[in-house]
Amino acid sequence: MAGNPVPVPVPAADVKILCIDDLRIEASEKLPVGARDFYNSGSTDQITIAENTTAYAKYRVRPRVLVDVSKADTSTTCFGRKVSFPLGVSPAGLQAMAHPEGELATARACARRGINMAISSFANYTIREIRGSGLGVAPIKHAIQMYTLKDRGLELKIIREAEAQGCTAIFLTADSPVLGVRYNEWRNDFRTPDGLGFPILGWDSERIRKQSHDDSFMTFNDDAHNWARDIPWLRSVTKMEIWIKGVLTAEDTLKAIEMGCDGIIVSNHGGRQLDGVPATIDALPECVEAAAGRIRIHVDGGIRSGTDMFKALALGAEYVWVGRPAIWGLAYAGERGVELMLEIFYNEFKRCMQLTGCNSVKDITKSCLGVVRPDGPLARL
Ligand SMILES: Cc1cc2nc3c(=O)[nH]c(=O)nc-3n(C[C@H](O)[C@H](O)[C@H](O)COP(=O)(O)O)c2cc1C
Ligand SMILES: CCCCC(=O)C(=O)O
Repeated sequence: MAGNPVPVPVPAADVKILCIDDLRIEASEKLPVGARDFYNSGSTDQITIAENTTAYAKYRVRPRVLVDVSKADTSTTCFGRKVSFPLGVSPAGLQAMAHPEGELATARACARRGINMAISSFANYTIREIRGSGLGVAPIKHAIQMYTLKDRGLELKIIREAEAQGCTAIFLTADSPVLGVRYNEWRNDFRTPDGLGFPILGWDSERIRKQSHDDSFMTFNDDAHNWARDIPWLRSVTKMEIWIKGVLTAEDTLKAIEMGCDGIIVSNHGGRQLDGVPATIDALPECVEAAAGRIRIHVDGGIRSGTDMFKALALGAEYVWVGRPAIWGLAYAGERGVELMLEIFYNEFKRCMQLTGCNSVKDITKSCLGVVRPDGPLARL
């Protein structure tokens, strides 16, 4: 065979992973049942989690043809930083259960791909460790996700640490006065695995494992949280941007504007909180309309392809986030798996832009979409 070109070796494992669903399947096979169900499930009847993904299918893309897209540019800005494309990794806790390097690996993969990441207050590493891991690769902006805590001293301590480490924004998760009804956690008696702590909250493994996830959440989470008490307080103690995560209505969009928040994330917590709330892509239009450009709007939930990203942007989101895909990437192959996940989204998004004649993210507007109505022609938005 001398003289024949040497074939480029393709890692056998990656050949199978062509899309995010492939990653979900591979990751789910690798994870123990308790961890898999904790990550993959939604609440109660799983209606919202399912709709988060399927709701995208009713939209159709209206492409413009014969456009020179040879220089299509997927970049945009998020938190004042240029990002390679409009996707970030949502704050999802307990990433070291998927891979020992957990959030450290996610931060590195995000930095390498040139996008932002939100750090869950339930991360298995400290803010310093996670920031350091990403910054060691490239500049990256982080948001720190927070719940309203019974212990204000601890809440302030987390804010000060986030500031000291250079986080840009707080994502205040507003949809979780209590956790949703999660049968999987109860059936499996889900406990955080031995050895994993929540260092941002100051909890070690031994303490966490004494309680169910539900009980430990309520030990510190304050279900008395409210706009009037918590937002002015946050404003008075920090200069970080304040984003409300978990908005699903026009009313709460207006409230966030009234309270002077910097942005909202239209989110239903990946269908893990109240089952029966709308898919985020269905809640987005009313929030965008109510906002009328007065507040920044991001969205997460059920985004599984570059075309889903495109649809969310066309409906008015500035930037989108994904939760489970990062966890599946971690479970599949650690940092390399998260990189693969980001690569899939990037390639699909870029191709979708090119195939619709969009040369920049700003070109993605409502006119790019239509909606399928039964027995009728495509209806324009
Ligand atoms: C395992 C897991 C843990 C999560 N932990 C948090 C958290 O600590 N704080 C939070 O605000 N949201 C949390 N979320 C919700 C995500 O931030 C995000 O809203 C959701 O995952 C987006 O939906 P997707 O997974 O369909 O992309 C978590 C989600 C998952 C799947
Ligand atoms: C480890 C995850 C923290 C709580 C949470 O937000 C969730 O379970 O969805």
